[in-house]
Amino acid sequence: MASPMASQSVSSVCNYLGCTEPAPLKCSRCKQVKYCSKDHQRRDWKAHKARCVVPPAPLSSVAHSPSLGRYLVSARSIPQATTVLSEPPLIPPVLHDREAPLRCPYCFSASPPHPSCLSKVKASEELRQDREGEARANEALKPHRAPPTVVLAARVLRRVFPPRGEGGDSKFMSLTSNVEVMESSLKSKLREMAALSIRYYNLSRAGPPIVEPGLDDSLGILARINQNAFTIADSELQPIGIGIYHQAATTVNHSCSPTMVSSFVFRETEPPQLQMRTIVNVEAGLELSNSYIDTGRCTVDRRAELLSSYCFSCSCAACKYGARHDASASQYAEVAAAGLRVQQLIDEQRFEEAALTLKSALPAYEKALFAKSPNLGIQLYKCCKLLEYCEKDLQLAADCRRKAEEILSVAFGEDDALVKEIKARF
Ligand SMILES: C[S@@+](CC[C@H](N)C(=O)[O-])C[C@H]1O[C@@H](n2cnc3c(N)ncnc32)[C@H](O)[C@@H]1O
Repeated sequence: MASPMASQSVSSVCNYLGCTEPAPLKCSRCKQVKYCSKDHQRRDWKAHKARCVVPPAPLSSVAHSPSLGRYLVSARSIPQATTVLSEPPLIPPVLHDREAPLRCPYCFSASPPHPSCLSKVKASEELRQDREGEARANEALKPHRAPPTVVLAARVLRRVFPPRGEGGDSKFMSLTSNVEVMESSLKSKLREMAALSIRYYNLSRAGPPIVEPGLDDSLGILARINQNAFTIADSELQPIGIGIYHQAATTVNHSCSPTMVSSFVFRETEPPQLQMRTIVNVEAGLELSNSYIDTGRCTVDRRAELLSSYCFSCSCAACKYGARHDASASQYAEVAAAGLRVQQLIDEQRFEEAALTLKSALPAYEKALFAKSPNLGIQLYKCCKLLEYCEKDLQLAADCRRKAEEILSVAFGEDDALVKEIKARF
């Protein structure tokens, strides 16, 4: 018997034609329709089976341990190059000052504010208030400029004060802060920024605050930003802003040998979206992690940075067992120095020297960075472009292009603009 009900949404009444009885039974396959009795379920099957689709099992779930807090695990085996997480920012992210005039402050794309973005900002009362208030505060602070972290903290303060209980603000407050175990030098640096955030917040308000935030409130926010904010980078990994992404911040732990990498998706009229993709095949039950820091350094240096900047002692497998695979300190220093030198040579338009410098640093990059590191992909592509431009070593240029495509299509996905550019270069 045909059921005319087109809707597959879970309704609380029986799905069988004409029946309005309460429905305690659910279709065990699609879990989308309900029935009052086995009899009505049987009678409806002929109509329902065409639309009965088993929903895909979730890729991941959140687990908890006393030492790590919340962490993300794969709910089934996940192949390499799968997007596990994709989310918009919790609070409008902030552009770094030096890039601000070149980028749209709403969607972050590399062009002036788009009329379509501005109309979207106007349509959102909260964002309009952010923008107007920040223009007032920036004017009052001239010739100084507040750092992006302070601007972001003030955006959080505007949403958290006065405390409103459940809502976007309590989501922010559910982020970990590590303030109790913070080193005193980091704490005093954050305390200074917390004081500046309150000043910026007060300058950016139209009227006096209903509840004045205290220094400890502001410090709690700065500590959460320090612990959880993502540096938003463009597809060439140049930092362009700072943002809070709630799901990633509350579930994805650090590993020095990560199973995922993060990147940002820029679309006009939308703030930058964070995506995390697997860079290896991940078996069911294994942790899904990403790296909070540059992984190229030796174990001792990475652990020291995680402790001083993020206030935790890293318990990842690479720290426990991987020290013998470390790049030497001199290899890492070579990579760091080569990166700066190549950029300087490019800025001076000395492309041939830049090509040779990068070419000779490639083995050190390959040793210091993990196999699917986006940074490695970017350096390989840069080397390809420089060699082709100088018409030198074209076989090596082709190899670099191929390797860059392999790495970046896993890390960023086939839809990424840079990946498309690399493919088109073939
Ligand atoms: C961005 S949060 C990640 C989610 C966090 N586990 C939670 O429950 O909210 C970062 C915090 O998680 C913990 N954490 C992350 N990675 C870790 C690791 N490799 N070893 C030890 N603790 C880690 C630290 O407490 C760190 O401050």
